[in-house]
Amino acid sequence: MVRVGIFGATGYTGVELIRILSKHEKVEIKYLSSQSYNTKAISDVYSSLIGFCDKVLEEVDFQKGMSECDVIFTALPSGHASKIAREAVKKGVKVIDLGADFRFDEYSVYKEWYGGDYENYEGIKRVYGLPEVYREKIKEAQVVGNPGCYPTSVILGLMPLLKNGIIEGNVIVDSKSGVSGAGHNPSHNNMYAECNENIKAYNVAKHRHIPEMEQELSKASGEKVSVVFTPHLAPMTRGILSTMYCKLKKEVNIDTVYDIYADFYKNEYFVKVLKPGNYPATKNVYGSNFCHIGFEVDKHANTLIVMSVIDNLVKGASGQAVQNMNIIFGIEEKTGLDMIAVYP
Ligand SMILES: NC(=O)C1=CN([C@@H]2O[C@H](COP(=O)(O)OP(=O)(O)OC[C@H]3O[C@@H](n4cnc5c(N)ncnc54)[C@H](OP(=O)(O)O)[C@@H]3O)[C@@H](O)[C@H]2O)C=CC1
Ligand SMILES: CC(=O)N[C@@H](CCC(=O)OP(=O)(O)O)C(=O)O
Repeated sequence: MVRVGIFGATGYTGVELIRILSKHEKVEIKYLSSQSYNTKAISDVYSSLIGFCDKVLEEVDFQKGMSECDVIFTALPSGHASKIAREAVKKGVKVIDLGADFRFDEYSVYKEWYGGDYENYEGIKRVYGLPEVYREKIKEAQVVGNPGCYPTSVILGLMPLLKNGIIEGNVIVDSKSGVSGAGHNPSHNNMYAECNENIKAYNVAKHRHIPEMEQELSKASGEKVSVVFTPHLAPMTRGILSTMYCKLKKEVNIDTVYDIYADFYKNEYFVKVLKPGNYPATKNVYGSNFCHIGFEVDKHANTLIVMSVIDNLVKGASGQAVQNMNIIFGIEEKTGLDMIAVYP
């Protein structure tokens, strides 16, 4: 059994990790941290877990977590995981960070967009945790930077096109996210009266996921890719729909596009390519680790429109983190994750 610890167990991604891991046949949950609710059982905070995980929350103690576990998930605000990763690696403990600390190739980019001091991680095997792209490297990883939720939907949506060189290097991305993307801490923007029956853009052209998308899309393309990004808060709990507008280098028909996607993802269980004419919807992936991708060719504007959906808390965070854990520990990748979406 793989012994796991979760730092930030009471956050939305933390509790989603527990939902998945408490039904995972190869895992034992050893340690759960909370700075606000410690000494309570997690199932006293989230009743959905009663009988599945009644473990008592402990105060945040990285030494204790590391000494009891083979892998720790850091489901904390960005900036915490980088402080403990070197020591974890020394102890042979794997780190899967759901925040942004390990997503960037260049520390200066992290610093510019997220702020704060940064440890030097030279010499540590640190991998961007998108299994569909980096599976082989993840097998050897000591530390995984689990991708951001919007970047997961966008990178999976665009990767086949950039690898095949059929679009130009500037893309326009319009994304909508459910409110759970903002975590469980209340804020003015996330209040019911602000979100219900409302949809609003935020952080237009300055969201922190822009450099992450550009980093990975540029590597896929071999050339600099620029992303114009407008995220929106949508009146739903979970889900991300990203719509991407891409200028075609030459005319292509929709069946060719379908063949490119179907071939690129033919061995990827968690990515489903929809047949031409079918468009993805967040409800079709709700509560699951799947990404659905659909597209349309706008001949008039020589533009390919790609639509990609994920559940932000599953493929966009905790499900993907468990997928990475399975890969690292040589466990069948679907284990604990083979869930059909909740529909309707
Ligand atoms: N929500 C989403 O859809 C996604 C989130 N992420 C990233 O995952 C991480 C967690 O996000 P999410 O679960 O939504 O966030 P939440 O705000 O819901 O939870 C954060 C958790 O961290 C704990 N915490 C907060 N500050 C500290 C601190 N200083 N020291 C120790 N513990 C602390 C909080 O609770 P307590 O007070 O009980 O300790 C809580 O358990 C973030 O980095 C986020 O950006 C990534 C992809 C998607
Ligand atoms: C709806 C909503 O607020 N979503 C969050 C996405 C959280 C996330 O994935 O951010 P990190 O890169 O810090 O992990 C946001 O836009 O900030």
